[in-house]
Amino acid sequence: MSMKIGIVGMPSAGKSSLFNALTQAGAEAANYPFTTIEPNIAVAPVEDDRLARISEMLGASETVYDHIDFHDIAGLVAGAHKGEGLGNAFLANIRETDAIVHLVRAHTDENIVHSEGSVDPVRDIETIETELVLSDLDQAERRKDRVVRAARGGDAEAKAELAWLEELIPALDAGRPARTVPAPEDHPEVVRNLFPLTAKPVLFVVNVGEDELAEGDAAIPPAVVEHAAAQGAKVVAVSSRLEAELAEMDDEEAAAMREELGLAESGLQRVVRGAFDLLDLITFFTVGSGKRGQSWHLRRGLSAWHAAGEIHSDIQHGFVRAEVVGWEALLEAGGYGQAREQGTLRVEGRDYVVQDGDVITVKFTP
Ligand SMILES: Nc1ncnc2c1ncn2[C@@H]1O[C@H](COP(=O)(O)OP(=O)(O)OP(=O)(O)O)[C@@H](O)[C@H]1O
Ligand SMILES: [Mg+2]
Repeated sequence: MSMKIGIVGMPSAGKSSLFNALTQAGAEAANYPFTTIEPNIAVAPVEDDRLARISEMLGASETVYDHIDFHDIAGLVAGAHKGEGLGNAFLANIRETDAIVHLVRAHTDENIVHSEGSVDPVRDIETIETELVLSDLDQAERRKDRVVRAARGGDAEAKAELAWLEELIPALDAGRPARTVPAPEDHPEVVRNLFPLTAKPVLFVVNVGEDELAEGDAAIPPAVVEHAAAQGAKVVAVSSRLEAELAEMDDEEAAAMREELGLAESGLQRVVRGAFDLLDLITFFTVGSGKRGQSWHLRRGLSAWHAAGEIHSDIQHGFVRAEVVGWEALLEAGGYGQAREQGTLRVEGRDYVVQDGDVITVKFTP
């Protein structure tokens, strides 16, 4: 299952600039195994230093990172949920994403006109949050109209969904996000009929001026930090414009530019990493000498058998056993053979619960 993230924000917040940088990062990642890319979906690699190191050590033929699909939508204005500025159609595009990146402008470049006439990040965040809540309310009311009949007919699932909607609608109406209303215990799957936007985890990305970036987290306005903290959400600072510019440069040029600005790491990767962390997934690796080194994600708590299914359905069907070693132990041992001798490489069955950083070789019968 691919990971999907929707980018939301006010008009001209810097969404498309960030999106273009993400697209470029995906296009540049060597031998990307994904060919069909829609214009509003950026396939961005989740770079992983652990994989880079074991790939190099084993002499892998190439390194292919796991990826996240970022969905760009046009800016939302107040009234978007009612279709203002085509808002509802835009929001429909991200209903089925797993999480949201909420991009907010903090830079004060006077050449960029703000639709509200001034730069006020928390006001903007609240405008977008209101639109998301109202869009969910609109969808929940429509859904309720459809479920009512089935519930009257006695359908148990419809009844559970209706009860949930009857709790959800007043909460949304009061401005509370859907995540504050738990899914029905007996039928948690009914939430998927609605895909509430305000039930998704959020990463706030603050678009700051290039000269503020070197300050790191201090570049983030305290009011935004407070707003995010109240929801248990994280915040990262980037300059969308700078990321878009860096993405156009070759690696050396980009590194020189970053150094000049006093930036240790790629802002783009901080966004990608922050988005990945929202999903509460673990990463495992497959790699061999002369073969492709690759990173994969898996829901926490799932087994080696599930991991095999991520790699290929044939490998899952023919699953015999998994040979597993932690990435660090493999690196220290210097190879699979040595890891086996040292006992850090274990043979596990299909029910083994995969751990973050596991390097897995699935043995299967074709
Ligand atoms: N950190 C920044 N500092 C200065 N200018 C920026 C910054 N980030 C983006 N911009 C500029 O702001 C303008 C709008 O950016 P962009 O098109 O990415 O916004 P958007 O959110 O996609 O807008 P829309 O909602 O219209 O799609 C562009 O000219 C871009 O170069
Ligand atoms: Mg745009």
